[in-house]
Amino acid sequence: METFGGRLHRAVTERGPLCVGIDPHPGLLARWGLSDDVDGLDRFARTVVEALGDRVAVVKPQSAFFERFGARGVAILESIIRQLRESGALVLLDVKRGDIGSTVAAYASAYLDPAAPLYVDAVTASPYLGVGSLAPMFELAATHGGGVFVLALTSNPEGAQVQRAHGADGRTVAQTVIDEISQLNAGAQPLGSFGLVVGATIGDTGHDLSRVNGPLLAPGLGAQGATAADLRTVFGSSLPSVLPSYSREVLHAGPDPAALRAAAERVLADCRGVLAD
Ligand SMILES: O=c1ccn([C@@H]2O[C@H](COP(=O)(O)O)[C@@H](O)[C@H]2O)c(=O)[nH]1
Repeated sequence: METFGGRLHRAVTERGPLCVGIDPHPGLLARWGLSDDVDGLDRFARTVVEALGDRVAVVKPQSAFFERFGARGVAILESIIRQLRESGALVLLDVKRGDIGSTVAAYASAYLDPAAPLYVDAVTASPYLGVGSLAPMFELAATHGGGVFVLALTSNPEGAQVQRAHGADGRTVAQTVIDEISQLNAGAQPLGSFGLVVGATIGDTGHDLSRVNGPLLAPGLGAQGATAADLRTVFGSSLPSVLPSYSREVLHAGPDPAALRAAAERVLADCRGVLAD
């Protein structure tokens, strides 16, 4: 069985280092001339999948925008996840789950068990209850070739208060998360399956990412103000592991599929220019 790290490495080699988010904000639905209801949601999500599913390495549906519509929204999420996987994109579901270990085990079965209706290639997870509490997700991911991206240094300004606080050993909370994920990925080839979320907006924080040996998802590009050039400052020598992530910057170009593809190609070219340095 190929690991998630291996599959991601291959997808990025074939399609380029880019993750595009599906975030059907009410404002975007209106901008696309769609109604703010399940029909609008369905049309929006399917347009993105049809435009980008066969060319972008990773697609990241933001679960919140589907959950907003209850069971019918989640049914659409389930359906587009299947469609995306059939079109060859890796699906990273942005759900930021975290809880005590016994509940995390249920989240793991919900997303990382191939028999689950919402089965995806990888999920985002919150380490706020301790990185160790996420162990059931790491274990199920490892069993089935899945991945987990753990929040480390998020793109929002409020994150710093918690993530950059210092623990008794002098390390920041974020560095503790980084170090624990690095251990999980030790020795993995060509890339570990356990990633971190590190915002492109955060500047040079002095955190050491050099031993992560796993993917570094970088949201915050475009709509939140970061540019591809900022990746250099944030990631330094870890640039080769960065997976840049854009949602609104690309989605604003819709609903014309050709315009969505052109926007994705433009941001990919911007990022390639930096990541190839
Ligand atoms: O630190 C984080 C973690 C996750 N996100 C999510 O990424 C997208 C960003 O959307 P944009 O439109 O590109 O700003 C969104 O789903 C967030 O929930 C993040 O922004 N920062």
